Amino acid sequence: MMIKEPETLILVGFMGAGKTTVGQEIARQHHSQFVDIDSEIERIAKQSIPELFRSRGEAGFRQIESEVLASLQTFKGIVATGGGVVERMENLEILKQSAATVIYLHGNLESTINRLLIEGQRPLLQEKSTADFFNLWQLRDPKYKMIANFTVETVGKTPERIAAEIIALFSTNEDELALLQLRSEIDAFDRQIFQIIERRMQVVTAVAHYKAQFGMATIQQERMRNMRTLLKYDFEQSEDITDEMIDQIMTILTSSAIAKENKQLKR
Ligand SMILES: Nc1ncnc2c1ncn2[C@@H]1O[C@H](COP(=O)(O)OP(=O)(O)OP(=O)(O)O)[C@@H](O)[C@H]1O
Ligand SMILES: O=C(O)C1=C[C@@H](O)[C@@H](O)[C@H](O)C1
Ligand SMILES: [Mg+2]
Repeated sequence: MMIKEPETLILVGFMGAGKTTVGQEIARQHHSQFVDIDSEIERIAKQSIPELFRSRGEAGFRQIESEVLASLQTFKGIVATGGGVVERMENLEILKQSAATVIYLHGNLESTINRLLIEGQRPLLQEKSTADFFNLWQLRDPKYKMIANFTVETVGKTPERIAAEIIALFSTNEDELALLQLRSEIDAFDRQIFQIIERRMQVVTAVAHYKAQFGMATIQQERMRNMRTLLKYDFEQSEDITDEMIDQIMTILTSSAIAKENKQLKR
């Protein structure tokens, strides 16, 4: 059975997740109407969001945000919410009960913050530290999940591709959809694994500098053997992480690290 194409899609997610950009792109590709709650607020208040936060405070902003959300209950098309739409209980109620399909644009904190720093338009970004942001992310993530009908992974994808994936959701067989969701989770893990490997290689570079400075050997066989033994011990009870898997992955990681260290030491 096909999933019935919804008349209204509401995009939710953290600030900078791409709700406005992707929403406009879905509307363009699908020839639908588009409304951005933040832009509506600015139009009604006749002030930019940073000005509104300064003149009426966050509470004043949230009041208008709730009024705009409530006024959109009969709107048909694509709605981009603001990242803080989940801050008020009454908004959560509206979104949970809405006949519209709610889509959570999920990303990662690092790339999101980088984007917002380039833009510099979010008042909350100016007053919060990275640690505050992380806490806000942790608090909001379960709320987005609670109200969303679908979660779409955005990391490493262009807005055009995310929009196309969302449109494709509704021409997909319902059975296939569960599979699509699971695959998108696997893709997100793969991206995270490679981001961590990249960070590992950055540490390798620092180690190579150190070894060069103190004239130490690149290959330290014993250290590498010990690490494999420790990992096998950690995952002794795991059915999935076998000794063979640990050996294969560690061989790739250590050989790439040795190649990088040797290259640097030759310079
Ligand atoms: N998938 C993406 N890849 C690269 N850049 C993106 C992507 N999505 C959005 N951006 C860029 O990130 C910035 C923030 O995007 P956007 O304004 O759409 O976020 P938002 O979710 O609407 O945020 P807010 O909740 O603050 O309104 C913009 O400069 C946009 O061009
Ligand atoms: O995440 C938030 O609380 C906000 C996100 C933006 O969309 C704006 O609505 C405003 O900057 C607040
Ligand atoms: Mg926006």
